[in-house]
Amino acid sequence: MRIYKEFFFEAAHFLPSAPPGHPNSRVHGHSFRARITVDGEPDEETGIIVHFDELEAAVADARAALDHRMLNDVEGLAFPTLERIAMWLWDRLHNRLPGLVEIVVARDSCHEGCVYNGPPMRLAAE
Ligand SMILES: Nc1nc2c(c(=O)[nH]1)N=C([C@H](O)[C@H](O)COP(=O)(O)OP(=O)(O)OP(=O)(O)O)CN2
Ligand SMILES: [Zn+2]
Repeated sequence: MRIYKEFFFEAAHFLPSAPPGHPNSRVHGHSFRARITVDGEPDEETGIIVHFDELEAAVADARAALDHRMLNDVEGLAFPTLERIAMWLWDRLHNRLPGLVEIVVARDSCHEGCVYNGPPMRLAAE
């Protein structure tokens, strides 16, 4: 069973990989939506997988680090694509949220987003 929490943030960025003169190379802003999904079984007594207060606290720190920021200036986000933002959120949240299975980062106004299920599993060294 899975539960999720969504949060929203507004931020500016540019894409350093865009060719000079391309609109993506200039500073511009987006409204972003992020969804954090945790997998688990509800506790026998409480009926809860993870209390939403715990999810709320975990995402509040991440949101504060992104909201109304220049994303290129955030440590680890020099190339602030949806893909990199999803990976950044994973790095920040996975130790704090056991059972984290999916992070979605979307720009709904553009009908586009990224779904990230964490880094590929590493095979044990033989
Ligand atoms: N695979 C990816 N491709 C692109 C990304 C990305 O994160 N991953 N990002 C961009 C730029 O951020 C670009 O600004 C997005 O542009 P676009 O889809 O054209 O949307 P608008 O800037 O027009 O958005 P509005 O908020 O509706 O003005 C490009 N490619
Ligand atoms: Zn953009």
